[in-house]
Amino acid sequence: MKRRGAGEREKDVKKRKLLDELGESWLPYLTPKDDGFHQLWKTKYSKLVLRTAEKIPKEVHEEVQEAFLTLQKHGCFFQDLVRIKGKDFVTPVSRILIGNPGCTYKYLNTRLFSVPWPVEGYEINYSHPEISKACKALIKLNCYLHRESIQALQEQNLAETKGMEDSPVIDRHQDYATSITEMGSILQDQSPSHVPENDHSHLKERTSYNLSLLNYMDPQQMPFLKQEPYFGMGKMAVSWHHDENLVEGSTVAVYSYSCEEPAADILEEKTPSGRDPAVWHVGLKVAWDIKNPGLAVPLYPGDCYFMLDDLNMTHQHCVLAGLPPRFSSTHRVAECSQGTLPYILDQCNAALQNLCADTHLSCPTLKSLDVDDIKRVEETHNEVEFEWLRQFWFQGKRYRKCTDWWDKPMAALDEFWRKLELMTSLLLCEFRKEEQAEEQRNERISCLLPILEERQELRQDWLAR
Ligand SMILES: O=C(O)CCC(=O)C(=O)O
Ligand SMILES: [Fe+2]
Repeated sequence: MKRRGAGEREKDVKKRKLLDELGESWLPYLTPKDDGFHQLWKTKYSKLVLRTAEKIPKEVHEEVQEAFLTLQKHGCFFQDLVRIKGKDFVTPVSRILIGNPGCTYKYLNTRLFSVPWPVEGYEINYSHPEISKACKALIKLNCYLHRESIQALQEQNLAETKGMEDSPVIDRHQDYATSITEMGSILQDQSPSHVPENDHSHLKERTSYNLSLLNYMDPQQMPFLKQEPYFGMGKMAVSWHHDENLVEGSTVAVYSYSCEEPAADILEEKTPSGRDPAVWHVGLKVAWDIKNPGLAVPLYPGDCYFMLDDLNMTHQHCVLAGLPPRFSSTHRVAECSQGTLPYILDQCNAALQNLCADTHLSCPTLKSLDVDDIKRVEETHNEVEFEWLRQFWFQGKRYRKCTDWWDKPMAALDEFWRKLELMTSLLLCEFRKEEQAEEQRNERISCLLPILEERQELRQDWLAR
């Protein structure tokens, strides 16, 4: 876990400056009731695409909505204790991460571990057949949104033309339950080191969602929601943010399900301007800007929206609460070069190569005391402890609600960690020996010291949490 950096302080200053410039007044924002709403959308927010519920197959709605209710019924949604600017906060929305087996997603210093959706080649035990069905519905939604995203990018000419001539036309009538086999091949090709050969694969890569973060919130149970601070848009379920840890320029696709069709705008007279507080909205603003009005787009049950291309980088978004409870499934291409189970297992295996634990010898020894080897091993030690084990156990046993999938890998990582602890103690023993040349010993110690200091600090942080 990184501590607060210069980047965050700089953001604070910018935010302060923006609020100061604003003074007592609010910035303008538009909703569909306002003249110029569509013009503003077309000019400043064109990479936000809305697919209203009636354009989406009935089958998708039925399966996905049932999946949401199942996960809710089985108590699979959890509020996260996230860390912002060195302070802990409980998120008002409850979440669950579902995605490719072994994938994790880190947001606000919290690493979530995905409940695997069914992908060919993986054996997954779900705690209940209904949960299995729900995960299947979500991977099907994922395939559907993947195809819809490609289409939306192509319609907007964001699919770049180079290399597109021979790209297959997306069949709109293809059964939405695209075989999960297709996902399997995507999964094998997840590593970001696969640099795309042409723009079609680039297009695919930026829409091949490897996970979805599902959100749930019932505003009636959450009396203390924050007010939107810049535009006066009302209560927020999720504050302004950019989605973190995504592949650059990748799309985010969201299925939104507020559980009741809102009554005709009964509050209209009371709120002649501004958004209807009974209806859920997604809010958008240009990042660090006060010239352009914000946008509040109402979301009715079953609507989907897409943040195409670099929209997530150039703009910020928030979720404005309505009255009914609401679910959403937010499909993302997580940048997980350091966030998959195979990655961390590889790191650990590589580190353990430096341990000589020959059973014939009475006690284990270290093969190399080379500074590069020391550094690699001790950094892996920190990584597995703070990015994986503590993150996992800090979240309690929530993952067992859905599946035992993480049990074995976590036990394996735990075993690795024990050996890494042994390796650190062997290293310290070596340093106590007199036989090393002074200079060499100093070099090794100064390589180890900062890593051990970081370990100590992080242990204190986690203990305090
Ligand atoms: O629920 C939504 O519509 C989006 C939620 C969101 O922005 C997020 O989870 O990052
Ligand atoms: Fe978001």
